Amino acid sequence: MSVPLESSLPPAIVLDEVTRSFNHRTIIDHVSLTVQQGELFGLLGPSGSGKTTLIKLMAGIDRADSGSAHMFGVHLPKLEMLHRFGYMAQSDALYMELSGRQNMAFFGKLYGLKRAVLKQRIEEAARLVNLTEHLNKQVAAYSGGMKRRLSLAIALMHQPSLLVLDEPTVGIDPVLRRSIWQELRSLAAQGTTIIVTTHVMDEAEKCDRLGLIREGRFIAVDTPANLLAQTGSSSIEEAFITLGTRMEGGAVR
Ligand SMILES: Nc1ncnc2c1ncn2[C@@H]1O[C@H](COP(=O)(O)OP(=O)(O)OP(=O)(O)O)[C@@H](O)[C@H]1O
Repeated sequence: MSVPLESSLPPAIVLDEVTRSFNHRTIIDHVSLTVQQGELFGLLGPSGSGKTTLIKLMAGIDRADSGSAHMFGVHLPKLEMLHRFGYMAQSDALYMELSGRQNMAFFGKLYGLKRAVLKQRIEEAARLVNLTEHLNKQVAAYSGGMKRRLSLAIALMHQPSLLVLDEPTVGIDPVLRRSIWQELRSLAAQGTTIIVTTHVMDEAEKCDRLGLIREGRFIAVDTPANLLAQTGSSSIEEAFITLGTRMEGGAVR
């Protein structure tokens, strides 16, 4: 995607030939990608293909072995950028002995939210994920889906410019899932950049662009509509399989 000429905004994320290995195994293999501000970008790929590893590199939570990563024009990793994004990990990082509200207050203070704003943001974010009536319960008593919703509320509450969400809707029922996606779309419309990993095909179709990842490389990066058109597919799942088969000769960089 090219930057519009009139835009002076740096892209939210630029990865340039990023590579990451663990135990001599290449997990992310020379990946380049630009995500513009306000984009809702989805990462789709089989289990173990490198989605989590890649979004950690985008957020600067992990460091590439080679290549470079920039967030809003700043070379990563950089501690100051922690305030610019909200990260929701695949496993919930919550304090079980505290209530939902206390967890939110803890992380809100960490993000530097002042008391009056903090209270308001806790209410707003809790409402968004439908947790208002459970906020005073201890998190240990939450279901898996409630913990996911609390993690999402925490990632959202400081209204970051960039949201990085690793499978945010796992364990969340379809009705709430739909309303969370409506909210993500509306945040993107207001300028928030959102990067999300998913296994759910109807969620993938709601993204502005999708990166289809296999074995640490993109096999395609395009809008859902273009991916369908390019492959003559009726679903993203089918497009993924077709592109995967075509890829055998070489990956898209
Ligand atoms: N810190 C680490 N040390 C060693 N291996 C790792 C580490 N992090 C990831 N890996 C390996 O990298 C590969 C990709 O993992 P990653 O979590 O990025 O995949 P994923 O696409 O997010 O999978 P899933 O959809 O199952 O969450 C896996 O084989 C995993 O075991």
